[in-house]
Amino acid sequence: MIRTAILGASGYVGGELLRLLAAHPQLHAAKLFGESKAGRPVAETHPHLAPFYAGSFEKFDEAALADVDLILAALPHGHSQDVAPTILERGIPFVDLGADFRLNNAATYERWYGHAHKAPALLGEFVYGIPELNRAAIRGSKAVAAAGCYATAAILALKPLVDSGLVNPKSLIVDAASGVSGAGREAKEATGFSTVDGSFSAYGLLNHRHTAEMEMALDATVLFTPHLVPMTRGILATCYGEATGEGDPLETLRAAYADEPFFHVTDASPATKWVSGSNGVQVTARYDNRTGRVLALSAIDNLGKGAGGQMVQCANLMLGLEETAGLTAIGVYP
Ligand SMILES: NC(=O)C1=CN([C@@H]2O[C@H](COP(=O)(O)OP(=O)(O)OC[C@H]3O[C@@H](n4cnc5c(N)ncnc54)[C@H](OP(=O)(O)O)[C@@H]3O)[C@@H](O)[C@H]2O)C=CC1
Ligand SMILES: CC(=O)N[C@@H](CCC(=O)OP(=O)(O)O)C(=O)O
Repeated sequence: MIRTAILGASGYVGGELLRLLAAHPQLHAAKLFGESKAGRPVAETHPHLAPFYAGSFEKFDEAALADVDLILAALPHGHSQDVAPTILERGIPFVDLGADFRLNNAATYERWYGHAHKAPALLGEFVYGIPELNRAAIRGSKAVAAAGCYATAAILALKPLVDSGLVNPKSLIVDAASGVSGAGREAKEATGFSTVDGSFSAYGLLNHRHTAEMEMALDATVLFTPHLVPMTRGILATCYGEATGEGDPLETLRAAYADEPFFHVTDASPATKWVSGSNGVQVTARYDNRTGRVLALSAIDNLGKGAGGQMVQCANLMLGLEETAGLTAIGVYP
């Protein structure tokens, strides 16, 4: 059993991690840290997990990491910068889902997050956590910064097309829509029922921070607009770029992802419901002769491949486990 500590276990991603670990053959959720919910029963916050977790959340304490083999962190932005130095010093394998260590330089971080990074020297220690891009590096790493949810969806739709020269990397446009669980569990006016029900809106115009991740991973210029959809889970990314090559983008995706365990390259236009509750990614692409553009779409579950599933996939690689361990559940449909 691999004793796993979860930081942010009382959040939405924390709940997804606990759900996945309850069915994982090796990873055991040994330490469940919360903040305001420390001392409260797990079942009170995650009622669906009541049969699997009898205990309560604990307040984070570095001393509690003494006998831990793996740390999964799903904390609000900024907090990982405080705990990462200790974790890295102790050499405990660490998968962080916050944005703190995703970007590879401090100036880019400051540009998109609006404040200076507190541990810039550690940025180079983290591998960007998308296994389909960085599998070998993740395998050999002790610290992984799992990618943002929108960034994961867009990068996976576009990367093979950019790499094969089918799309001009300076011309990318990404419109992606997320379910409200992407904003976390704290009740907020912007994601409350009365605000989102029956409505569809864009936000973060020209300045959403996942733009930086997309540009870093694709070595591209991206105009990204996120949208909020009145549903709980899921992200659909619709991506466009100027066509520059001769090949068929759909066949290019098929070839790139033929051996990927979580991918399905589809002729159809994918829907978020096809991957809900799973670590799956469904992608498609078209060349539009009329406009000279390539169109690519991807659907993921923001809490699955966009968060907890991706973290577990990275952890499996880091620990030399089967990459798909604990992640083979099929999504829920309809
Ligand atoms: N939701 C999603 O789909 C995705 C989220 N992410 C990122 O993952 C992280 C977690 O997201 P999510 O689970 O949605 O967020 P939630 O708001 O649902 O959960 C936040 C968690 O962090 C804990 N926390 C809050 N403040 C502190 C603090 N000061 N010190 C320690 N712990 C604290 C909370 O504890 P408590 O409740 O006990 O106070 C809770 O467990 C964020 O960085 C988010 O951006 C990334 C990809 C997708
Ligand atoms: C719907 C919604 O609000 N989504 C979040 C995505 C957050 C996320 O998952 O990414 P980070 O870890 O980079 O914060 C947002 O746009 O801020």
